[in-house]
Amino acid sequence: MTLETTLAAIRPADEPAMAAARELHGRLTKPAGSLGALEELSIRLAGLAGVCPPPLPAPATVAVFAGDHGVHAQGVSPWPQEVTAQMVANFVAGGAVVNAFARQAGVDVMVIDAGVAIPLHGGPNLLDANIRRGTRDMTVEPALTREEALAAVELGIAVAGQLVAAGAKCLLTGDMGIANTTPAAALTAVFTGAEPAAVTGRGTGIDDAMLAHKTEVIAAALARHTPAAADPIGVLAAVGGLEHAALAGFILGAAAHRVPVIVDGVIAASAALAAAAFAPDAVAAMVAGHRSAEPGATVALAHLGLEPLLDLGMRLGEGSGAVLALPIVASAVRVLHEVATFDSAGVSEK
Ligand SMILES: O=C(O)c1ccc[n+]([C@@H]2O[C@H](COP(=O)([O-])O)[C@@H](O)[C@H]2O)c1
Ligand SMILES: Cc1cc2nc[nH]c2cc1C
Repeated sequence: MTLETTLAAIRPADEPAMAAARELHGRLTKPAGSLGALEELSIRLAGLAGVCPPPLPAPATVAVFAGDHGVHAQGVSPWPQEVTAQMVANFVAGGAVVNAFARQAGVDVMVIDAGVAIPLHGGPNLLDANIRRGTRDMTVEPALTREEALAAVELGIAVAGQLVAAGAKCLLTGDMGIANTTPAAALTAVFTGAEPAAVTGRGTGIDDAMLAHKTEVIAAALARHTPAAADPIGVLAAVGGLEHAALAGFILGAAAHRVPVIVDGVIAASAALAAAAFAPDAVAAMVAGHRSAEPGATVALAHLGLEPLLDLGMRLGEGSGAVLALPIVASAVRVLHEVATFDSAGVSEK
């Protein structure tokens, strides 16, 4: 599917299915509202699927999109750029945190080279879809051409489509890219209107001086390009990253197929803002897995109107927080499938 056909396929949540889920919740053997946020989540997922109860979110795949960043040259990350490629090899070998969490949760891991600077060795779960060996330095020129940004968005759409065609009932976002919290902050500033200082964080761990410098780098890039939120391809091209653009497409693809997509941390949240800028109704497919410690994540989720399921102080990326949230999503849906009603179980009502 192209971006255009994907956007045309995205529809609002189905109100009758949501009403049916709300009504069913009122008849299940529990005090009304006692499952808190899980009730609203299950109602939203019924609206997405257009049926009550909605499908259980299994099988599920976390797609880890990897890319490198020209802005790394500005000294915005304490880590060398080659760690991106090295961690991709670690994902493929099954040795990263996301792999351990995925085995625990029964989630498949797929790794996509969207824009890693160093050529990678293949593996059964590695898709070589490299669009460019890292973005350009956004402080000097646009990070991507519009064509490259569109190609990355359509890569994400294709990956979502492929996974859904293979039977996935839930998609999870993952990312890997040294320096990618810098474009994430820039995207979040553009799409929410927040000041760079409000959305720039310490990423993998930087001191106060480096944080101040990183904030200035982002402000300078925004001043140079003045990207317009109404032109999401232009924004992704000016100050985005290949994994950010691909994640935006991945989220749009999930929404077009009416499959839930669990959004991981600050990189995914910035991509979710881009997806919502393309298609506001795509928010119906999004589940915020967790609240990343990175400040931009909270700003982005608030803008999207999403309440994260977990708040564990995590800031790893890789899809780790999304994978942790999957069993909660599954439990929320399972309630609508399996819990007895007051009537069927012979339990007295108040
Ligand atoms: O998911 C998050 O919220 C998150 C927060 C901070 C860092 N990360 C990960 O750390 C890397 C980017 O950090 P940095 O400091 O190099 O910009 C990248 O690989 C991300 O997956 C991820
Ligand atoms: C080691 C390491 C692992 C990561 N996973 C996601 N981002 C990362 C960044 C670093 C530096």
